[in-house]
Amino acid sequence: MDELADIPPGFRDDIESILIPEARLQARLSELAAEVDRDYAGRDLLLVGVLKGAIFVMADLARRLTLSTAMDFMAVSSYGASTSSSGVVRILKDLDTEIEGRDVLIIEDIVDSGLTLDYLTKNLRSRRPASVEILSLLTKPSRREVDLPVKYVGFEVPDVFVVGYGLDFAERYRSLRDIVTLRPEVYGS
Ligand SMILES: O=P(O)(O)OC[C@H]1O[C@H](OP(=O)(O)OP(=O)(O)O)[C@H](O)[C@@H]1O
Ligand SMILES: Nc1nc2[nH]cnc2c(=O)[nH]1
Repeated sequence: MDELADIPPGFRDDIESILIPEARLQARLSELAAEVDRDYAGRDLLLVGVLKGAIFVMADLARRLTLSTAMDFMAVSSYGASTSSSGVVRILKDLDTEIEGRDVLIIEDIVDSGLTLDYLTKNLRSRRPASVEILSLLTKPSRREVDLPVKYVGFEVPDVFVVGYGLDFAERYRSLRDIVTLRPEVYGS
């Protein structure tokens, strides 16, 4: 059977292989939602999605929770290409809500070097929340540059560039339902 048969035709020629199919992603999100439900029972939980990659994780996870949660979003950006070494992050969109005394769960698509989330957790902790934890669909442990505790992890992935389910290459491929790798030609030029 053609592994890529279910990939939308407009994308198929660019895809090398499916690393994590939709069914596995969704099954894992159900497990994570059950854990979050259990851990935060009786508490005032604010989900903070990190734009743009986290949009689908946020949407699918939040709708599986049985807890009543609040949702907010942040957008962050690097200062140019130096970010992966400097860890300097710029806030493009801040929270709309105060978080003092509240339980905050940051929702991410991927933790790579860890520098973005290291900055973000420190920034949010300075606002005196009751707690700040991280849920990330993917993590690349081999790429980590800082020690960053990620409380909830969907999948550990090897050091390959992946797209789909929110993850992009040049703002494309976010809408794919699976996590996939791209053919080398796509990166060319
Ligand atoms: O662990 P790090 O090395 O800091 O990398 C992880 C960050 O990189 C990605 O965001 P990106 O800057 O690609 O923005 P996007 O979510 O808008 O695609 C991802 O969503 C994380 O926020
Ligand atoms: N799209 C995408 N963004 C990333 N940011 C860090 N690692 C990755 C990756 O594998 N894919």
